[in-house]
Amino acid sequence: VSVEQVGDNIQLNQYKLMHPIGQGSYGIVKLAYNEEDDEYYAMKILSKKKLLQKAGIFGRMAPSRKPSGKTAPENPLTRVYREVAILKKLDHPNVVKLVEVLDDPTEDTLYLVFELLKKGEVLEVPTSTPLPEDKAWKYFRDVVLGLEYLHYQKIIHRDIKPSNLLVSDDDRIKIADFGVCNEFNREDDAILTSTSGTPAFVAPEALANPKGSYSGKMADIWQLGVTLYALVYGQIPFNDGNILKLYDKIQHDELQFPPKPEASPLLKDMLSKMLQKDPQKRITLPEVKVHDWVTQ
Ligand SMILES: COc1ccc(C(=O)/C=C\Nc2cc(OC)c(C(=O)O)cc2Cl)cc1
Repeated sequence: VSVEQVGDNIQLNQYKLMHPIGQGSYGIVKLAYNEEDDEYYAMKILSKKKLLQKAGIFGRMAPSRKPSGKTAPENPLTRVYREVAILKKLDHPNVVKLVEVLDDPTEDTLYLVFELLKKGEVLEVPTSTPLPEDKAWKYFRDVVLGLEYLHYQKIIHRDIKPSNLLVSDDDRIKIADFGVCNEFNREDDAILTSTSGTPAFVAPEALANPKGSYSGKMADIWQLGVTLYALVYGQIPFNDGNILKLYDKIQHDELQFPPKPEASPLLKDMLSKMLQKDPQKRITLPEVKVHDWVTQ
């Protein structure tokens, strides 16, 4: 990877890095112009050092079992490289496409080149101007198809939220940021034990008994419910500045619908079934696909 300063822009191989377009706990995403194909891309910039530090705190790895029964935590970078390899294989209209990885083993920075979704995040939350129901319906159907594909590929997203839903210029939604916080497994579902992702979106079962384990797929459905609620009401269903009160509300507060904007009875039914606190009673993705609000 050749890195050079050209004027006030960094040039990475054929990419000219422009202004930042996304920021998060993961790092930063910059607009990148590709001189070879005269196209723009979204360049996600990751620091390997930061990934290593982060893994130390809460990125619990699936421990690689040793014959001695001792579990050695996997090197977080191996995990990132494995996931990048899998992300390169993913190909679905509702999942953001990883185009290229620029990685200089001697450098601390890892560059992930993604297709650019020109309209960016679907909605900034909180907002006083949420999506009209028909718009939320159109986008929700895209997210359901994208998530169905990820689950089929044995990927649990674990961080579904409006800021990870990007809108293309032909007004389709693509799911992003499944690259560094999900679990792979060989069974039919991921049995998770740690929480990761965004606190206000974490499923109640992930908070109940930290030592317990829970279904990754059903936790994704919960987050899908919080996300759809946020798209139509402009706010999340459970919120508190204090993280412990937030977790208590997620686990124990009854779901409430604001009087305004008025949501249809079918939509409220859809939301109630996804935001069912007991994962055993929660609606599954195949059932969401045939729910009357989705199919109307
Ligand atoms: C207003 O115009 C805008 C156009 C595009 C953007 C944008 O793309 C933002 C984030 N992008 C991404 C983030 C990711 O993770 C956090 C991943 C991933 O790791 O999967 C991939 C992408 Cl692309 C923002 C504003």
